[in-house]
Amino acid sequence: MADWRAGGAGGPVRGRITVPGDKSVSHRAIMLAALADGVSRIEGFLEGEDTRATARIFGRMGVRIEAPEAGVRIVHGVGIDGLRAPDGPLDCGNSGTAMRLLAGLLAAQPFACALVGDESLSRRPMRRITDPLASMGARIDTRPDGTPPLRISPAARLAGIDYASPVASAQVKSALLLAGLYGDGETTVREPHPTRDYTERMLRAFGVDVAYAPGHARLRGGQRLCAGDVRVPGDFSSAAFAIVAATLLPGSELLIENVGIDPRRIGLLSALRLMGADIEIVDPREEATGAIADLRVRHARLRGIEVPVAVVPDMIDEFPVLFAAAACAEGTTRVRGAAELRVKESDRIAAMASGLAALGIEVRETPDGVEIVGGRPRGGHVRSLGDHRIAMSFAVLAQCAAEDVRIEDIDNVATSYPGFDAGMRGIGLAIETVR
Ligand SMILES: O=C(O)C1=C[C@@H](OP(=O)(O)O)[C@@H](O)[C@H](O)C1
Ligand SMILES: C=C(OP(=O)(O)O)C(=O)O
Repeated sequence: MADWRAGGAGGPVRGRITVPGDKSVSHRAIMLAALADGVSRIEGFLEGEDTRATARIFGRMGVRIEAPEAGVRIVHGVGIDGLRAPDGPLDCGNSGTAMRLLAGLLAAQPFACALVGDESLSRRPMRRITDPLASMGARIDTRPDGTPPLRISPAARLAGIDYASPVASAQVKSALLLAGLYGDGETTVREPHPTRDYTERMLRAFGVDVAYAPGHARLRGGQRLCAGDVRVPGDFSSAAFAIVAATLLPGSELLIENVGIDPRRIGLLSALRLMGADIEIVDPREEATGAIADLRVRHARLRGIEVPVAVVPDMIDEFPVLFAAAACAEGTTRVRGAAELRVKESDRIAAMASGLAALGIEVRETPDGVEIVGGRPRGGHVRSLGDHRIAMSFAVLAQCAAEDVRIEDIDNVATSYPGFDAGMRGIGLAIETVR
């Protein structure tokens, strides 16, 4: 298990950087290409542990996937009914997206299988998908408290569903739409707040007729997918760390190239701008998976804000790094309506609050959020709890600390951002691996 020693007094951040491919799009690209008729080429694929786990799982179900070079996958689709029974449990590693989307897809197959995950994933709630899937006719067992492993038995036939989800979750919506592809009649998902619509958009790109509008998606079962090529944009959630680093460190000016700027992903930009950040969207352009752009970020002094509750789902993975920004802002930042953070790879409210407190930042946890009084972090020792986004957020915050910060257990950074430390060193941050 490796740690990082990071900061203090890193930066300024200067130059240009590209970030790895989008994790959400990479998972979906493998899944849809595997089910399609024909051969698909994926470019910009995220070479992270999470998305490689998804590719491995389809390999075990008879899908041939070639990797001619890093970031490229050639997927030989087997057609909607072409998956074969795997010879043992399918390991989703650390990935909630893999497990939840696959549960929908595999509930409709004529074979039994099991989905397992690592310690963190084995604590995450699955009833949000198993309950609605059960009302479509799926047969999925969890542990008594609704956590993995998921044991899936073949169902006679799935029925379409009209489901109003109580949680704003793209994973729930996507699991139901993938099951709905195999269902009788129509499947409709309604959300309390619109979430990322990559599944809808990519299904359409693979030839499926899907009707969708923010907060609402509908498709008819029995459609086939036809192969297509996917260009995966840079992951905004990975760009978020460089955005906050360049904002916090005096003298910084950074260009982050080819980042996906889907409106349902970039809530962090609105929050940081309210705090006084200087972030420019340069040369926005349309791709099949959505808009991409370059982002120019210059140093700015931040002030604390009340994060608007409406923006919470649009920045759900960016709260750890927003908390890092808030810790260096002038005044108090308040977050509420973000209880979902407690059921991610770690309890991200508790993980950040305890690390911030260890660095001398005044912080108060609430059930669904946090209050952070900005200041100057001191050096010290923090725990990532094996959560990639917690580790990377403290690596950024450490650059502003008076002395070094040791960040424990950084191995899981490779799930979403392989090469993070080298990339960040390249633009001026001080991070080294220690064992
Ligand atoms: O659909 C997706 O690709 C994701 C949806 C979000 O999860 P929820 O659907 O649980 O909000 C997000 O946190 C996760 O990193 C990726
Ligand atoms: C929550 C995350 O991913 P997942 O749900 O796929 O584990 C994340 O990457 O921050």
